[in-house]
Amino acid sequence: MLRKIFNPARLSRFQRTMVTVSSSDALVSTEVDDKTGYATVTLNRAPVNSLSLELMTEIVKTVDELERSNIRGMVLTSFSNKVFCAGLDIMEMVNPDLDRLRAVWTRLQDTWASLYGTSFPTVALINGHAPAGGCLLALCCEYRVMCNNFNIGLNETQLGLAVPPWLQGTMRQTIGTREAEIHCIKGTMFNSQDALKIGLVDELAAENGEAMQRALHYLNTFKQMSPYARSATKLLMRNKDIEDMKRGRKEDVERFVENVMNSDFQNGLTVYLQSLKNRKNK
Ligand SMILES: CCCCCCCC/C=C\CC(=O)SCCNC(=O)CCNC(=O)[C@H](O)C(C)(C)COP(=O)(O)OP(=O)(O)OC[C@H]1O[C@@H](n2cnc3c(N)ncnc32)[C@H](O)[C@@H]1OP(=O)(O)O
Repeated sequence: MLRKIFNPARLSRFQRTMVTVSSSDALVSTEVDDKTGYATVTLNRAPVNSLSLELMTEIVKTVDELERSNIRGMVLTSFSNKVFCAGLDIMEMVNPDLDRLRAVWTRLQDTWASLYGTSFPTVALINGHAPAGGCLLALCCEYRVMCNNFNIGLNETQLGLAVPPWLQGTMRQTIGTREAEIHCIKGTMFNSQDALKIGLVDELAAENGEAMQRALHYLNTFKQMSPYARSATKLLMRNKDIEDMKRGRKEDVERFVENVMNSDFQNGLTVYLQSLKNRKNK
């Protein structure tokens, strides 16, 4: 069963009503170009777009709204030209309240599912570093354009976290089974060139403007295509992964909670946070 089906009949209404959502202090801002029907969704949580419960809630809400407004494509990017997204907010994992920790992981699952399962085409414009959950956001998109001189990868194991099965699956789908196994286990971070070589990103760009042109070029490739056939094919390919995640989500949450509450992990996290600060002070 398809979860969502593109409804071409709703397009004419959409073409007349254009949205620029969100205020200047919003965690996520969205602009829709009324000529193309493409939305640019910008993550806006200074300093590094780390994924707090609130930011993830906003991402899910934004994607749901865009799904209802029938846009023709989306570019996901960052307000900062240095960090696309620094992954899960580490502070959410330091001596956490258990109910909030469960909510955080559940919302990360929702973020993955809603971005991965959009009916419209999606491009990640990776204009900065994208470790862990940052890489996850990029992997959910159909196409990835990355600016030069940044790093991307699933470095969770380096932090003492296990990579959940649904995220492993997205990595496998992108770079192949063998490479995904090696690099999820090692927690490899790739520079932009190596990310291109291994297929973790699709194109490189010298700077933001060029990256946006490349992102729009990808979206334009669908201009003449039946939106129904496009989205139906995408969702037929992706829905099973989403349903599998949803079936196992409770166990996944508990595995995460157990992982985070482990005293070795908590001690490691303190050291890691200190190392981030020391690096900054050098
Ligand atoms: C079944 C079990 C499941 C287990 C989990 C599975 C995992 C799946 C998904 C997600 C997990 C995660 O995402 S864990 C988070 C991983 N993220 C990182 O390791 C990134 C750490 N950050 C960096 O490497 C760098 O900050 C950067 C390269 C992203 C940017 O470097 P830059 O030099 O520009 O900035 P600073 O390092 O000075 O950082 C500024 C400021 O932000 C704080 N910071 C950075 N990252 C985070 C973060 N992820 N969460 C919270 N805060 C973060 C950093 O400490 C600085 O703070 P101060 O200014 O106060 O010092």
